[in-house]
Amino acid sequence: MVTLFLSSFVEESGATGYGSCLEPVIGTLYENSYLILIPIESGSELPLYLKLKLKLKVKRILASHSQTTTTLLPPSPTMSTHPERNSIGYALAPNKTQAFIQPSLIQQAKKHNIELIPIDPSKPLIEQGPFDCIIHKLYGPDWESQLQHFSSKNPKVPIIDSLDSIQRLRNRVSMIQVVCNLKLPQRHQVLDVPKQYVVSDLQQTSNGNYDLIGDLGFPLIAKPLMANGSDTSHKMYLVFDEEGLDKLETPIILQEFVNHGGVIFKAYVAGDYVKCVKRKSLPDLNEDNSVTLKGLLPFSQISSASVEENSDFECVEMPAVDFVEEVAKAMKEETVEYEIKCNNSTEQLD
Ligand SMILES: Nc1ncnc2c1ncn2[C@@H]1O[C@H](COP(=O)(O)OP(=O)(O)OP(=O)(O)O)[C@@H](O)[C@H]1O
Ligand SMILES: O=P(O)(O)O[C@H]1[C@H](O)[C@@H](O)[C@H](OP(=O)(O)O)[C@@H](OP(=O)(O)O)[C@H]1O
Repeated sequence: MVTLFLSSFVEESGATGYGSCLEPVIGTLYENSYLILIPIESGSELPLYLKLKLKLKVKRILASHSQTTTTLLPPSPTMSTHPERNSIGYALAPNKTQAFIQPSLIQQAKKHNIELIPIDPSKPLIEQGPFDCIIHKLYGPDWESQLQHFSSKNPKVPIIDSLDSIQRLRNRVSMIQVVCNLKLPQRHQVLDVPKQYVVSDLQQTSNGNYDLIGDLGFPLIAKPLMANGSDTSHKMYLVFDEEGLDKLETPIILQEFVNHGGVIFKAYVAGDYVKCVKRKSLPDLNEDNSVTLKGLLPFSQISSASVEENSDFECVEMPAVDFVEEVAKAMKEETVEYEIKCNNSTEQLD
């Protein structure tokens, strides 16, 4: 914390009004730091040692841009009481707009000087705004080229999420690769991914060289290759036998079924903030409970299903917080590394 004796500072700096002379000081201070300003009655004499101490302090602040505290003085008319206003453009499907852009969110954003502006994807993005940031969850070549064009003209405006990150996560093969690439410190918890194959021709799941179904075993899970927000991207099947397999459409991902206690944990990461939640999942399958199941069993967004009261669900322990945080951190690092790689390769192409 730094204390400034105001009248003396004004005298020393030769400025006529403290507002104008303090603005450059405040402007050089970091966010989340404070400046305590204590007004000294004009005409009062400060002991020399205090004047010297004060001069040194002001110099130190200006030099180091260091920590400061709350302004106890009324602000000058030229000093803005509000931080800069930010405009966030959002581009979402109508159902997601309805779900997310609620009055409470708009109010909360306003409190933080953020204005949420709807983007009309049918009009040129470049002509909308200006935006300090864009959040979006739309897909398709037209939208992507709009974003690319906008980015090339506004390289400093963050787009959440970047096309590179989305590209990698909307395909279930590259998505799983992110987890395989994670560099995690050695610990007793295990992080692994299920075995999976992309199948483009169901007649070739077993060709002389490799018996893919034999490797995965029944039951298995069939998932759409793309996870691109479309209605079909969450449409999955439990496959119990060859007959079920024959009914699938390709291309498709076939994945081994891993018993996991009927519960999954989802971790949401925003910057350094990580929130892990417990969700309902498919029940364990074993010879006792799956013996009567045949063919295909479709399911979709099971993790959004409600949980029956008094089920064992409540008793399932959450994973260790430090483990979840480590995974989140490793994912962030992997994502950043990947984006740097993508940017470098684009630069080389340019
Ligand atoms: N290999 C597996 N073994 C057992 N169960 C699985 C496996 N893969 C997925 N599941 C179950 O299927 C659900 C959906 O799978 P996944 O998370 O891959 O799809 P999603 O559509 O991305 O998920 P969400 O429904 O949460 O959006 C999981 O929540 C889990 O219950
Ligand atoms: O609400 P949680 O448990 O986080 O599940 C999410 C799914 O995992 C995402 O796949 C959904 O995104 P898409 O609708 O783009 O697939 C996502 O849709 P959202 O963008 O409407 O939240 C959610 O359904």
